[in-house]
Amino acid sequence: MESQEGSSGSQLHVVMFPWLAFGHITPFVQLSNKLASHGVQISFLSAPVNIQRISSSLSSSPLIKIIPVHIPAVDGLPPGLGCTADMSPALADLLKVALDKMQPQIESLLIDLEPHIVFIDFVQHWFPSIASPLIRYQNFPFRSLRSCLRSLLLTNVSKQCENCLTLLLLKSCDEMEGPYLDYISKIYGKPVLLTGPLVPEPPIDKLEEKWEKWLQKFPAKSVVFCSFGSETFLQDEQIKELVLGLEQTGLPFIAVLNFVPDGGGDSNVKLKIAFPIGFAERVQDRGMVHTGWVQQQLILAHDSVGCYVCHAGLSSVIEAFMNDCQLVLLPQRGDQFLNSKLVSGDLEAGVQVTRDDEHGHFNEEDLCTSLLIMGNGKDFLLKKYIQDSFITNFVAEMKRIVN
Ligand SMILES: C[C@@H]1O[C@H](OP(=O)(O)OP(=O)(O)OC[C@H]2O[C@@H](n3ccc(=O)[nH]c3=O)[C@H](O)[C@@H]2O)[C@H](O)[C@H](O)[C@H]1O
Repeated sequence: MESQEGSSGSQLHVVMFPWLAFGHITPFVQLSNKLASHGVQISFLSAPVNIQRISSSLSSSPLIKIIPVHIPAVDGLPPGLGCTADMSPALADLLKVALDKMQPQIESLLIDLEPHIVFIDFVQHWFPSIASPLIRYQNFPFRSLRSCLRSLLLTNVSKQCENCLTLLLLKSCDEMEGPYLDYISKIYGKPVLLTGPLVPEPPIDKLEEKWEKWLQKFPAKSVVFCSFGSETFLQDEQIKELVLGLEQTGLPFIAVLNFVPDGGGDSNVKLKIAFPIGFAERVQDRGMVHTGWVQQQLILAHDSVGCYVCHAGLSSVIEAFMNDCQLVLLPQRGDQFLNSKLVSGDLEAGVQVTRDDEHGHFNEEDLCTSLLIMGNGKDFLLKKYIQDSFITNFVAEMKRIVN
């Protein structure tokens, strides 16, 4: 019998070109892994500074190649940077300017690579004009449905981009949000292709000893993990309410709290300033507070972790589903509000923290109450054969388009 790899996509060559932020890079990596396992050749473009982290999560398939791209000089953008995680929002805007200056470089790469399809992101509004003479199927902005809706409503950049696109590619499936997908296809007037929710493979690295040792002190499913993704930062007031809410539950917890990267100030000092008086001492036996990057998937996969308080970034939500963690959602911006509504409403798979209607504030009681409620209803999406069928259908659809 012919293998699935051999039969579904051996002739396709796809270029991945995500925006230089890990919230964007990660789903492109997950899609690359799944497509390569279905026989699709992948060329993955990113800045040199991101290559190490990208290669640690890309599968070792010979079909996947990472191609470093040079970040052109822009006044005010320090050389060597190439990821929003290291920058303030103002610098991230300059990185978008640098990306615009990459057009000649990308054009010559496309001439060399000769891909069938290029997946771009919301920032490369110039891409269709350079790509159209070179490849037949220019681009699909690979985004979640909610990001698409947001950009449709709020950004002109995506509007410029959207007019030149062949199709839209969404990290979603009919089972999650069929009626909304029909709606978006109608309002854009474009066909929509679906990847499914891209449930990632379990990571191959091991959890750092510091976390393992701490987590193993607690019973199964008792620890609350709390983090806000790669680029969402709480205000000091919100941090106060959050940690007081965590304290009030009496449960053990890990809270990962970061601050807007602005090149100044020590994050640990900022944390101390944000904490309520006496908090650190009161929770020292059952609370861990961390600032910086953590091995999120491995923490969520730990037996002791049972609940995840997060910003409703879609990858984080899927990772919570994978690890059978209860979800408490505290969206902060953009698509996170829509993700949160979908998960807590339509899917009934989590609880959104109640907030006041006028300003969107939450308080410690709101958080504590949400933590004590349970959610359910996501198992369907995690089944392996369902996952495979999403990608098989998607590859077949791409082949139909390019042939
Ligand atoms: C498109 C953009 O994605 C953003 O996503 P963000 O990166 O914050 O969150 P996730 O999608 O959960 O992705 C975050 C990813 O980073 C991983 N991670 C994060 C922090 C850490 O310390 N360690 C980790 O391993 C995590 O495991 C997940 O895979 C926002 O929603 C934004 O609104 C949206 O427009």
